[in-house]
Amino acid sequence: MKRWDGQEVDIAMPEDVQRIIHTLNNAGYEAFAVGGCIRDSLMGIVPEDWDLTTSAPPEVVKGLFPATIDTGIKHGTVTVLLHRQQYEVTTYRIDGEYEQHRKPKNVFFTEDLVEDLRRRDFTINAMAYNTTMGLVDYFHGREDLEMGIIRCVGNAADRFEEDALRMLRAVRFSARFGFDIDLQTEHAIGEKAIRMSKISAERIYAELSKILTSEHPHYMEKLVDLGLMQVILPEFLATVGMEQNHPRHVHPVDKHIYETLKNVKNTHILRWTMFFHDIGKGFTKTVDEDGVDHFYKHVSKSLEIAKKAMSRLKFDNRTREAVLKLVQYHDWRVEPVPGAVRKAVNQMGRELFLDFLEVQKADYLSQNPVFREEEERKQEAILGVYKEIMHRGECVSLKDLAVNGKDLIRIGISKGETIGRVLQSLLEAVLEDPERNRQEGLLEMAKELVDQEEYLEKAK
Ligand SMILES: Nc1ccn([C@@H]2O[C@H](COP(=O)(O)OP(=O)(O)OP(=O)(O)O)[C@@H](O)[C@H]2O)c(=O)n1
Repeated sequence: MKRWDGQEVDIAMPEDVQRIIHTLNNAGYEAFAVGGCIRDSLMGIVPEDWDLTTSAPPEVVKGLFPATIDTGIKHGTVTVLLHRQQYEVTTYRIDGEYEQHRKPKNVFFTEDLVEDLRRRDFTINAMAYNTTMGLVDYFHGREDLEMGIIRCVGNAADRFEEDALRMLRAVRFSARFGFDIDLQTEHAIGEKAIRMSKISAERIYAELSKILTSEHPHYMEKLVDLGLMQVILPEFLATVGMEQNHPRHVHPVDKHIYETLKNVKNTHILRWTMFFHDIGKGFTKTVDEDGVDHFYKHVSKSLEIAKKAMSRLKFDNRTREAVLKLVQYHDWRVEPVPGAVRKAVNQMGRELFLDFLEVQKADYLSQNPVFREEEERKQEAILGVYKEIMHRGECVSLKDLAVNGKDLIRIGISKGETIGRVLQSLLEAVLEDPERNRQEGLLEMAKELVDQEEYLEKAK
């Protein structure tokens, strides 16, 4: 007996989705909401989008709705537009042979819903629902949802052979919901991990970002355990088990990174920063004549390694620039005094300063968990100072300085390079003492600086 007879569930389908299903039913075809929207609904999460699956061929779908887009006609997908929303309607299909472990070369349409569900990646993603038939759960997805298990539909190795990205998707869903991965599925990942090398950088970056910004970002560890990290980000392996040998550092580097991921707020930039911040931390060990170990810290190569990894994974520029800056300055401890805070805001830029504080806190707390209250008080104090600086509109960048390049040219400083240097010195003086941010005084100071430079130049 098919499991889908009469499984009653409480799924709140939007009216437009019901309307699409009714329209297809009235034309004599089956139609269901399917995949992620059903999984999310059963977990009590409001789905971001609703996908539909139908026995109607794509041309019929196009003929039944006034506004459609040919999203992937070859694969049977038509997007239906209703009330400014888009709904992907895909004809029941069986996937043909796969190309490069990611896309079926061709697909065959079928009239059997179960065949369509069979081609999907995980049991929790292979459920369909409509109000007349109830839940169609041929592969026991609901049980797996209840038990918290990511399990492939059918033979896991075949599913990963079809689309290798599914191995990262397994970790992504596990990180999103805090689920375990079924043993056979894990085993198949171990076997097929090398296939990830065929997957495009963009797809890998998107999945990794989803893992990092999930509820369980430290599940990145599973990528190491399953042999996926070795293929997609081998640089990270150097951190695994790397002892920090300092009383303040309570974890090896990889564990420290996972801790900081848990400690930091959930944004794309912050999570990537923590992932990279110590990726190049290394230590050399020497043993003295008494047999005592000594550890010397290397100059950290995190920045260099992060740069390379990001260009390989094709990070967008905005994320790349922000993350690199935060990685570069993550060890800089700022004191809650105005001069220090103004300097830090200047260095990080207004847009990154709050992120910079978050990074500092997460990093420090992972190394010194017992000082939580003290650190939180310190961060509060820095934030207080920062707010006052902003409230008073004090100068924190060249843009806010009471003089600019043109003013310096007017008083006879003409060399571009000198102008840049003088402006920077004036800014440093103003960051120390905002009272000095007045045009007259700064121009005086500029003249003095140039005179001094010329004097030193002559004396050479
Ligand atoms: N490599 C993939 C990608 C998708 N699917 C199937 O297509 C559905 C829709 O895929 P997608 O929109 O990528 O994911 P969702 O499951 O909807 O999850 P989310 O939108 O949260 O990423 C999935 O549920 C799954 O049934 C699959 O079998 N194999």
